[in-house]
Amino acid sequence: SKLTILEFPDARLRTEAKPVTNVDDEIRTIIDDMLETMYEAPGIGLAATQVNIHQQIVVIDISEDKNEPLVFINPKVTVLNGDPETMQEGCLSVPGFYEDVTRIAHVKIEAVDRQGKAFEMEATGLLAVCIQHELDHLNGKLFVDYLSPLKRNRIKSKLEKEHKRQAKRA
Ligand SMILES: O=C(O)C[C@@H](Cc1ccccc1)C(=O)SCC(=O)c1ccccc1
Ligand SMILES: [Zn+2]
Repeated sequence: SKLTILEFPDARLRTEAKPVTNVDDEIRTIIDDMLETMYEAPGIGLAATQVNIHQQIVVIDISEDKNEPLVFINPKVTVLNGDPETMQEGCLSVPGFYEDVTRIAHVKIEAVDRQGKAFEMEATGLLAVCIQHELDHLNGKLFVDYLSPLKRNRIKSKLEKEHKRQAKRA
């Protein structure tokens, strides 16, 4: 089922996610719900933190046809090549705002898959950027944290106003 995505500046987005201890059917249901929510948004990634589930689970699909889902449980990233890469990022928890963020260009990710099997992969380009963006979510960090306080506060005020408007109409 479709899950509700928390929006900045909701304090619950700042929660540190805990490792998954047992990859069971409950975790696989969460993964399926996260994928459904991500495709519907639409987005190319989603971290469990964003749907108020504070476990280390990330889903990503950067494919054109939306048919290549990647699942990372208890992910760890290591730097393969420290070259910085700047890319315009968006965030389903900061709807309507797109800003340049600089991240590491080439990373290795070690994780557990939906069957509970450990695996690792290398990533560059959009996948590397998305993985770092999602892992930030698991650590309670948002891409707006990389912006100037002025820009971050402008985004915060605009979203708070929007949330108040929506609360009134509800
Ligand atoms: O908030 C999230 O984690 C999802 C976010 C992932 C992301 C996008 C771009 C750079 C880094 C991380 C999004 O998917 S925002 C929406 C978006 O970028 C997009 C939506 C539809 C098609 C393609 C991109
Ligand atoms: Zn995001």
